[in-house]
Amino acid sequence: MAGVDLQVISVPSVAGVSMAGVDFQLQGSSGTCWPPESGPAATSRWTCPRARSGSPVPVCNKVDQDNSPLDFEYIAHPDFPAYRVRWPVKRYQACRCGTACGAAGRLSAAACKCACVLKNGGGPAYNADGTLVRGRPMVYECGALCGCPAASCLNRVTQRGMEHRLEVFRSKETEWGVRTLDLIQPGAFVCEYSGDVLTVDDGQSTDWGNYVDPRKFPARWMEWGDASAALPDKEEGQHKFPELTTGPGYVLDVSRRRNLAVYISHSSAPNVFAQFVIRGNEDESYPHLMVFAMDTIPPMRELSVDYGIDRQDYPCFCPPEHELTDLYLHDDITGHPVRSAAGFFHRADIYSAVAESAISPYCPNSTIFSCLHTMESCSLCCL
Ligand SMILES: C[S@@+](CC[C@H](N)C(=O)[O-])C[C@H]1O[C@@H](n2cnc3c(N)ncnc32)[C@H](O)[C@@H]1O
Repeated sequence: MAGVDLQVISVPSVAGVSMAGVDFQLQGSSGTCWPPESGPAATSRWTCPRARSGSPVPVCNKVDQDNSPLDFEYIAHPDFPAYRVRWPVKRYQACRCGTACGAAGRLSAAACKCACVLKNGGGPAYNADGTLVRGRPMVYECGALCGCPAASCLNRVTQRGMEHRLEVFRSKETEWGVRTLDLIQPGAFVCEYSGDVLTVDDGQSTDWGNYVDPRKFPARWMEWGDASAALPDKEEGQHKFPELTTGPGYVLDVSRRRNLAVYISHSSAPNVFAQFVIRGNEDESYPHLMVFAMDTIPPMRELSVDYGIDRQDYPCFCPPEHELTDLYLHDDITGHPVRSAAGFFHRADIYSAVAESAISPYCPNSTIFSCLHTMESCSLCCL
């Protein structure tokens, strides 16, 4: 608990979900925990300080007295071992551009001949706005030893840190979960998994209790940005990514130090996916385990990732097929678009949709969970 600041925050009423009106009413002394108050207008939140400068991550419990996330030291980024920089071979794989490296649709990879961008194969990893163009076995960003200016390099998206405000919240179904307070666009970088790095051998198994094992995440990155089904004759569908020479050789021990990512729930129809990222000359057996959005995620929606587990592993709250159908029928009746046909709701979303039924900050004629359009773009409920 050392170093934890308690902040009692007035939570805006449901209409203020944009969070613009968050008002710090009182800051408690370090190490103190206050029980949550009931009611929508005033709720206690504990804040874990982030290791780097930046906003603290709020921890919100409106359900019970548990405050266990505060028992863990917050570590925003894993410390990979120093020997991950292999001299001299890996060093020459870093980029030697003198200028900003390319992003799709802007300064092309060919124009700057960036070694890191070229390693991605099939074009730059990111658009100029930082969106991941498509999932890959590995995304190669520029890194510390690269010659390009870090401030303007477009190939360092995850190094700029979390852009969206996320909240660890107490869920009635899965104990603790993570939800976003901001709209997250598909392909956006969300957060990094962090904990203490333990080097492991191939085949050494771990469970989810105390370890996050990067090897266990299924390759859901394949689903992101692959237009081959729609464009079977195009280059897109024929693209082959460079083979990885090695898989991840580590797990994250989260028994003592962790960050918010460990609280992301499992779903077989997730809205975020795990993507390995290497920076410059880093050792490929220690890729960063990054989380990107694979869907539009509205404010107050819970994040869910595919753990790569069987449903039998624990009582799972993913919706059975008939609930999926019911939900779509309901939305067909209201006429509001919900999500792409490929996705469906996590059951926890349904509960929080009820609990948090709020007016959408985007489409004022609708609720957050039924329409993501702006008044200008919505052709249904904002007519
Ligand atoms: C990595 S932890 C996630 C954080 C956890 N919810 C907590 O409160 O610490 C994984 C555990 O969360 C719970 N969990 C995650 N997703 C779930 C789901 N869809 N249904 C049921 N339990 C889930 C299970 O207990 C699982 O063992």
